[in-house]
Amino acid sequence: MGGLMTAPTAPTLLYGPAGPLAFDRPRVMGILNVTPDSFSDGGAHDRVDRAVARARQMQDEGADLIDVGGESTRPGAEPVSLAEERCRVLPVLEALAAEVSLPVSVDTMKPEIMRDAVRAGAAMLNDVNAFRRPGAEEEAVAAAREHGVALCVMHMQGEPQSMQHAPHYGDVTAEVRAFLDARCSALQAAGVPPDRLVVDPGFGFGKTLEHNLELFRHLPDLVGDGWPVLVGVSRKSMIGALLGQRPVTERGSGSVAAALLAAQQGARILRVHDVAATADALAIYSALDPRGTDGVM
Ligand SMILES: Nc1nc2ncc(COP(=O)(O)OP(=O)(O)O)nc2c(=O)[nH]1
Repeated sequence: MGGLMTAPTAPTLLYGPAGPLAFDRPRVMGILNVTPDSFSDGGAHDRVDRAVARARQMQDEGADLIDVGGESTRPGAEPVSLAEERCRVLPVLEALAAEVSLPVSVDTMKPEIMRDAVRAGAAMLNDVNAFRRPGAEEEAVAAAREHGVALCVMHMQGEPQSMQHAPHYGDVTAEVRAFLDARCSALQAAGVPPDRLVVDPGFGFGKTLEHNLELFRHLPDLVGDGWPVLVGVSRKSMIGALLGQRPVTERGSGSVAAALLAAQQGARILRVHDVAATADALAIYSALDPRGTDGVM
């Protein structure tokens, strides 16, 4: 599927406080939502002290990096103002820089927050909107070129408020791959080195259950395009649906199973709430799977 530009030949590295983190094997991204309304953990870590405690806990549980988000992007979520998101995220980033040695990713669509995040030492910018908002691409390019920040480019059809109203694709896998390839090519054409890019099919972002399942089954195709793939299915409705409409509080085991399967299919970053269980599952996989952690089906 390669676009105008080529995917990296060397593994993308994350330049964190403790040195480079290579996406050469499955890595655990611990979710740290500093929001009052995230779909599964809203309000749990919306104070700086609670957020730092959770980040420390995830570090102890085996997280390789932390993803800090100040705006819920669940289906139907209302947008958060720049001032509010800044107020939620910045103090946490500053505290994490002093208290946690893991690389920090910041989950935002706003260019102003991206700039603040880079100043606060973020190692990755994670944009569910693939840096398409006005000013976001410029911030992302500057972050990658001048500070070595990695960029996670995710596919979303529509906007969080309405993306689940009537998602429709001719061929979801082909369309998602083409979108990601086009965005990665555009970012590279703007000056982003290929080894600064990570891609994400965006499970649950403008997709029906059938679309999510189709995408998941075709992960090896996306992996084959050459960029490290981030998978975020943790506690999402697709997990609940596959478990007979299991409530969000009872989707941990199913989420770990899905993360393990994604790793087996070549995903390199697993974005999860249940860090300890996921890290354990990946450790067992790495030790026992004959294909090892390079196991791509
Ligand atoms: N790259 C990436 N970023 C993401 N950010 C948020 C969510 C939604 O999950 P969560 O953060 O747990 O919920 P909320 O958006 O309600 O805070 N999912 C992804 C994802 O799948 N991939």
